[in-house]
Amino acid sequence: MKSPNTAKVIGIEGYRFSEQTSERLEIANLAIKLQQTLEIAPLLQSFCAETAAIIPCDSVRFANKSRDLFFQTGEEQLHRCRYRLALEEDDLGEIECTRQQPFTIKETQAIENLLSLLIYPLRNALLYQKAVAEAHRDPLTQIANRAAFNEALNREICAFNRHHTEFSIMVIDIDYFKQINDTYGHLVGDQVLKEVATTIRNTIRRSDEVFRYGGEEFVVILSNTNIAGARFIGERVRRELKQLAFKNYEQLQVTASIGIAASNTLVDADKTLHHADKALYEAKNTGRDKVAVYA
Ligand SMILES: Nc1nc2c(ncn2[C@@H]2O[C@H](COP(=O)(O)OP(=O)(O)OP(=O)(O)O)[C@@H](O)[C@H]2O)c(=O)[nH]1
Repeated sequence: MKSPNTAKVIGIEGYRFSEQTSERLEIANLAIKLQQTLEIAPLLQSFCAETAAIIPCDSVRFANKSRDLFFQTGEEQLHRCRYRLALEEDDLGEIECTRQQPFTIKETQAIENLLSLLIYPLRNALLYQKAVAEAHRDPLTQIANRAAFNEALNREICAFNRHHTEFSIMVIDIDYFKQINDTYGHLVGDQVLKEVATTIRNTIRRSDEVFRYGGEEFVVILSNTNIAGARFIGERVRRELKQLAFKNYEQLQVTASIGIAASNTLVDADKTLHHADKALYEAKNTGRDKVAVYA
């Protein structure tokens, strides 16, 4: 097994390593804590809190802009020391400690010792986070997939059961999609799916998420939305999809049928998806290019 010192030398730019540290015990504890999680938030929380406890700091901040990660403990002050963390080609982010008094060389060396403990656990956590995100994303449309939907729906049902937070579900199914594939080919079919996903995402609220549920079927969970609000949004989605135009395929027109249901205090919230599906069948069976509401 590699000693942590190897990681220090590879991992930190502009880094000068000192074998001397007066906080060996805290450092050993921190090393153990950092090995215990693959979740980014608890990992960085432990690191920021322990660093501030070992080396008197007013704030410790971590940022990784490309991954949209940001953590901070305490309030920023004038004097700061900042490190960019990198492992081989991988940019892991930046750590900055601040306080009212300047840092001594001994203290910056101690911070560097702590950072060397963070490098590998942080890289592992970032890899894990990427793998989890990919497992929840549809590779074609880049929107969330069915696994992500199941988790989001469970969260919504729990919130409804606990606090009666109303929600609606909208199931959107492209009409005659098989014909689109047969007439224009699968690559154009794939392009249609991507455009439909983007259009739905751009039409709903930013706080609502669209999922690719299956082949040409999409689902949206509308939090805090009653049936009237959901119908309004459903109509808007239907109209926007109908207006989609495809370069080089002027004849290609896309329409979708939409089924909507709202959670109901008198009925098990688990049934909301099933009800939206029933409404979708009604929209399909009564002409398509329609919004139908489960009543
Ligand atoms: N291009 C492409 N086609 C897909 C994908 N996933 C599913 N499909 C196709 O989607 C089509 C769905 O066809 P059907 O279930 O018959 O539905 P439909 O033709 O849309 O008819 P209605 O829903 O009744 O209006 C099938 O031909 C599938 O092969 C995909 O990722 N890309």
